[in-house]
Amino acid sequence: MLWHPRTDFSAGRIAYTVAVFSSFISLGLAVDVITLTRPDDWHLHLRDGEALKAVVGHTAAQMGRAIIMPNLTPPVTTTAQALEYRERILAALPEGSTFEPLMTLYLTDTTPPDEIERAARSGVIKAVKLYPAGATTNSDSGVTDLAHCDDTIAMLAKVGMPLLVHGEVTTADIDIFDREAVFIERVMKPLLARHPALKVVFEHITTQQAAEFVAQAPDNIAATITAHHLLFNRNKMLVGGIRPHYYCLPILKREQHRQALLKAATSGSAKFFLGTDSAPHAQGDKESSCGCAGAYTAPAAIELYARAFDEMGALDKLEAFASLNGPRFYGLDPNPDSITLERKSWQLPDSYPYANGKSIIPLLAGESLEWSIKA
Ligand SMILES: NC(=O)N[C@@H](CC(=O)O)C(=O)O
Ligand SMILES: [Zn+2]
Ligand SMILES: [Zn+2]
Repeated sequence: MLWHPRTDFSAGRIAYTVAVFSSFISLGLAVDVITLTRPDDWHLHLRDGEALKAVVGHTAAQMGRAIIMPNLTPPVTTTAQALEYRERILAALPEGSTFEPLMTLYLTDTTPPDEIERAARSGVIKAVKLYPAGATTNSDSGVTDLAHCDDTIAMLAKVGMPLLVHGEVTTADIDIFDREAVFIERVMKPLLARHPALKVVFEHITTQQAAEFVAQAPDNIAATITAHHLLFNRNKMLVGGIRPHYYCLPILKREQHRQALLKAATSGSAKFFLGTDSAPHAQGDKESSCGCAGAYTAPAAIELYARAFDEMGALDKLEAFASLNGPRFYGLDPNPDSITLERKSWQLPDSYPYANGKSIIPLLAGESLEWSIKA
């Protein structure tokens, strides 16, 4: 990562700099421009059809690659379906884009082991996704009991393909704020005991328990962290009115958990990497008496992560988290090019056009962000 320190700061800037870059102020330097290897998004929902066309350009404008979630209706359960979906994504990209979709399969109770071999041979399917049945958006076809999938998971371990896990239990007796922590004990630990060599990404972790579990686990266990879980606790969603655009799954947690996620993301551990979980839903489906789960963060993804790392005075850790740790876990090279971020304010639009004449509201719509991508 290249650092571009500035020395001509104003009095107001000095106060801010002291707070955020205490280690740099002794040198009289503040970081206002950073260049990093182009990032990738290791957890992304692109949907299909008109919605796909509306959203894919936002990710392609900043990310080199993305792991594409398979929770379409119906879900992407076979290699053939994933290859067709990949073609639709490539066709929806803006002219000249080199963005590369990395495909996934949706694990069901009946996914056969030979489907995993086919997926591995395809070269473009990089992972398999576990949704516990009923855990989240379009998870009705998800796994009801992992015991049904033992041979298929053994095949994943054999071919070295990661299992991506939405880590929440779904039983009605477990409180929504506890579902991730209980999942670790009831599902994750037994799964890893049965398949110790399996590569697992604990997706969109939201709790101190998950952060600590992954940090102390062997190297075949990693985690993605979203920008919104690094930036917000549950007060943002519930204090002063209910704010549906902050409702996502796993749900935002207490400040203690946000702090644990920030610590993990900026720790320098290669186990944690960027996964936005940008999950588009039309405005009316979010602003509703029964609103959908998902935050649309793709239009300002890296800018939101920069805000979070800046909050920790850890911008020097952003490149590993955003651009290096993910490819390393997946056995891929980092992207060959770079992006430059500058401390320059811009305003997110109030909305973007979505499918069927509807609109989509990005997280922090109409608000100012302090980091922008240099053209
Ligand atoms: N994160 C969400 O709140 N929603 C995702 C599903 C998911 O990742 O769990 C979606 O597809 O809308
Ligand atoms: Zn999920
Ligand atoms: Zn997701």
